[in-house]
Amino acid sequence: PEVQPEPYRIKAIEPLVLTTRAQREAALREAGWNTFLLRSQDVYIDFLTDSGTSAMSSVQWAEMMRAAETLSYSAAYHRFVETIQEVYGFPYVLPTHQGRAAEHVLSQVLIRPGQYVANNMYFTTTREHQERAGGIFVDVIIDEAHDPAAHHPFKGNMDPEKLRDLIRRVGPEQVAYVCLELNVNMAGGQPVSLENVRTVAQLCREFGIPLIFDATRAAENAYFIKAREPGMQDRAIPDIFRELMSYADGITVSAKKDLLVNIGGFLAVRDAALYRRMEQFALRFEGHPADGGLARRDLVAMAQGAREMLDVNYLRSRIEQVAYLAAALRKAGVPIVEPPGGHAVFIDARRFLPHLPQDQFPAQRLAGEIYLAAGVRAMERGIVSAGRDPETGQHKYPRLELVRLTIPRRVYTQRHLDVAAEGILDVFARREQIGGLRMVFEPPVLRFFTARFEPM
Ligand SMILES: Cc1ncc(COP(=O)(O)O)c(/C=N/[C@@H](Cc2ccccc2)C(=O)O)c1O
Repeated sequence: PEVQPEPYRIKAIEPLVLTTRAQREAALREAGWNTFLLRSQDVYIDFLTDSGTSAMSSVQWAEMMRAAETLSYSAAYHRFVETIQEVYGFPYVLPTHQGRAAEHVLSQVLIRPGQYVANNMYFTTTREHQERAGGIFVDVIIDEAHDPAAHHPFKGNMDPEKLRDLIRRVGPEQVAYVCLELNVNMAGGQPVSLENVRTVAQLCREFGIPLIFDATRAAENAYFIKAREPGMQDRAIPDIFRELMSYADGITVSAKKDLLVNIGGFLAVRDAALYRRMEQFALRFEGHPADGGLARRDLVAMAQGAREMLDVNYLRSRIEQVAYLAAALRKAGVPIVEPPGGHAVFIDARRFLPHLPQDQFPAQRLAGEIYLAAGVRAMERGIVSAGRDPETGQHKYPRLELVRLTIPRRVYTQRHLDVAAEGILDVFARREQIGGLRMVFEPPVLRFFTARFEPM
């Protein structure tokens, strides 16, 4: 059969508010042309983020109702830890309230000021915590990752030569750890191959450098390994996933993505002494080691989510939905990052609006225009998100000037995607008439969250 069967049906719905273009123009002006500042009820289809926006299953909701909110080492805690131990294969597990909390704990415990951290591209909060701990961020991703049109099946891969050069240049003891993100968000949700993970792990072992994964979207990465990597087609997802995890000394996870929950995160490591240091630090900042600042119901929702996230029929449905939207845009000639990622379609705003210089914020403007056209909220992932260079005070000019259409898990149907595609094609038809933006308010840190703009 041509049509892929959906592996679930709808049990509860949330009514959506339909707005007029005039209402959206007023709302966007009030939000200073920043989609992060829109009021949620003025948004028809929310593609801002896949973080914490998934639909939970009837089983997750049922488990949440049954969780007893007892303190300290509750049944929920043991259920969570045992499930993560089994699914991910790490002995020591520390819950945190979300991903950046895990990054805060790990960076503070593993980095000595002045040490280097090698990454495959950057993620805003991950880099922020590495630098706050005195670490020096280095990008060792393959060159193709910075080229939106390059058709590489594993654009998230690290370049072993770049990594080896860094280790030789600064010395192994000056590299705090290697941080490998799976399904690299800022590159377009691009996977890392198992072969590349093995190579990087071998390099780290050779020099005695810890290998840490940002495993926030590792389940979706496992699907791409099965679908794209030679020799993997007949392996079960949980089997690929366990092998993938076996190469890391530790992982940080934002559970708000793969694990299909609205809040939550965790750290998992193999070394008892490292766990103890993280636990002692977390006690002061993130809550008791038995809950990480979460309620017990959140722990059981994560445990159940960890079971559901590796179902191949769910993963196929989720990732094919992203590919469906990408195909609709590609067919009309809209420039997007290729190949499509696991959690989002990324529009190349630089090629969409080639007449705008990057410091007139093309991706920020395009995200606003998409909202005006169809009530669809997207996220700017370009010069505004990149921020300013602390030394020169000038904008950082990233090669990728993208608008991210981030698809929540198990929430939208094909009709929602068709409405979004239609709105984007409408903007595409008028692209020559679209001008730039001027930033009229700029906060000092992570400016993309609260900056305000006006049309030029
Ligand atoms: C690969 C990766 N690693 C860690 C985290 C942090 O996890 P958490 O602290 O949010 O739980 C995230 C969060 N990504 C979200 C939310 C977001 C956060 C900051 C700026 C923009 C968007 C997004 O991409 O939408 C991530 O993608």
